[in-house]
Parts: sequence; C-alpha cells; structure tokens
Amino acid sequence: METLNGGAELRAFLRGLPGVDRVGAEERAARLATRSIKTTAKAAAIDLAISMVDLTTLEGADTPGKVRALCAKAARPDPGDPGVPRVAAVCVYSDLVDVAVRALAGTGIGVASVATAFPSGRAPLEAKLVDVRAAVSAGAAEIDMVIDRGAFLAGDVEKVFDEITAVKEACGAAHLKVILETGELVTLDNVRRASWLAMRAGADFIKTSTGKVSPAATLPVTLVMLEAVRDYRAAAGRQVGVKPAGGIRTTKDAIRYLVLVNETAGPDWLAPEFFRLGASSLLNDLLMQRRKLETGVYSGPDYFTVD
Ligand SMILES: O=C[C@H](O)COP(=O)(O)O
Repeated sequence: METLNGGAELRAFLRGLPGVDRVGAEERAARLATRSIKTTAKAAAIDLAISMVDLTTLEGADTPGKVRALCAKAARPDPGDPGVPRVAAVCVYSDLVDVAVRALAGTGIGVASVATAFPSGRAPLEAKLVDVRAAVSAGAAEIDMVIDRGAFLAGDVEKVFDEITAVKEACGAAHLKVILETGELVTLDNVRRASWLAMRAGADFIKTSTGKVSPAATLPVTLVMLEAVRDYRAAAGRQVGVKPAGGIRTTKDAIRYLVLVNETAGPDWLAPEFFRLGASSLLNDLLMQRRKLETGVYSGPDYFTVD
C-alpha cells in the first residue's frame, strides 16, 4: 500500500500506461477460448475450478436459512462424493456474515462480504467504513469492496485511491478484493488503469464485477487484468489475485478462464490464493460435468441441491 503525495505522480503514472490493443486482446481471448481440455486434464481443471469458487448469494431476498444451505453446499458440494473439493469462500452481504461464519465453523472456508455500499459504491466514505468494520468484526476473512466508478470516470483518481487505502486499513487482517465494475468502465484502457490504481492502493485481489451490471465478467477484460497483475508483480514484487465474477455459469466458461490464467499471468496464479471465480450458479454445472466424467452419464440438474 502506498501513500499519495498530492496525486500528481499517480495521475502521470496512469496516463503513461500503454493503451490496450482492444482488437488484439479480443482476438487472443477468443483464440485461447478454443483450447480443448479433455479427460484427465479436464477432471483436474474441474476440481481446481471448484476449489476456486466464491459461492455467492447477493440478493435482497437472502435469508439466514438460504445462507446456511449455501454454506452446507460450500463445505460438501456433493454429499454423495466426499472426494469433491470444497469451495474457496462463501460471499454474502455484511448483515449475513455472522450466519455464514457460524455455519462454516471448522470447515476452513472463509466468509467474504461485499461492502462499501455494494453494488453502486455511492455513499460517504464513513458509511462505507462502518460497513467494512461491521463485516470484519462479524468474522469476514475477505472484503469485496466496489470502487466509486463515478469518481474514476470523472478523473478523480485520488478519491478512488484514498477510499481503497482507507478500506484496506479498516480490513485489518481480512483480505481486500477491489471490484472495478468493468462493465461501467467503458474501455479496456480504463480497466488497465483501474487495475493498477487498485493494486497500488493495496488491493489483495482485483475483481471484475458486482454481477449486477451487464456486461459482467468477460474474457478480454480478465485478460487485461491478468496482464496487470503479472506486470505489477514484476514491478513491485507483490502478487495480487484476480477474480472474474458475474455471469460465469458453465464448466466450459470456468475452464476458459483457467486457460487464460495459465497463458497470461502464468501457473503461479492457478491457486485459490490468487484466482477466484465469483459465481452464484456455476457450482452445479461443475458437479454435473465432474460426475459425467466419472460415470459417463449426466445426473441432471435435479440431482444436486440448488446453489
Ligand atoms: O460476485 C459474484 C457475483 O455477484 C455473482 O454473479 P452471478 O450471479 O452472475 O454468478
């Protein structure tokens, strides 16, 4: 985490980042998406993807009962097969963190909480910090904050930087994921700038989307973010994780992301410590495909509990 001296250096730095070749990024992401992963490699990829899922529920209608059911699924995704790995984390609103923490006690699964006026990011900083502190004191191990896209797009990068550093401080030992909401950032150049801004301000992870804005996670956006974490590690010596989130629903999608990680940032990122898939309804497809590989037949969506 850096301190800002007036922001002039930060502005110059962000302006000086090379522009993204949009056509090149889209073409490379599309080419990698055609890679075929089969049999043993596919089985390993599915288990890796399961271990990277941030199993998420972020609905206004969420209840303690729904969160408890989600936690049971997180700990034992397929009750008929104890060999299935557990997911990385369960992601909920801050008022449901205590329910998730109790339900996951002893499982080793962390609770992640969205915070900072999710999903809009529009509230006074003090209100955002109250939200973060409440989630942390209820036991959240990870905080998924949203940046103020309005401030970023208006050019007030110091405000965004200062909010991230303040939230990072309020996190204490909890890990900070910074949601860029890339669907609102308009250009891939902005995605690259916001990625560097968040990393320099202390993000432990950079995350694409809230899941509430379309487009949410895409392969070209994630490619640009993976390049940013790779280049940031080379420059600053710190490895930041990446979390695409929103609209990732199929095993095919998940495996495409894993190929992209391997080919862009490299195998050091192929672990839940550095790569997550934020998703509310991906897990069942991973479980169905896993069972299909093992038994040769599809079990059908009704076989697994709703995620
Ligand atoms: O952070 C995760 C997203 O909110 C989940 O989005 P999704 O419901 O499209 O999977």
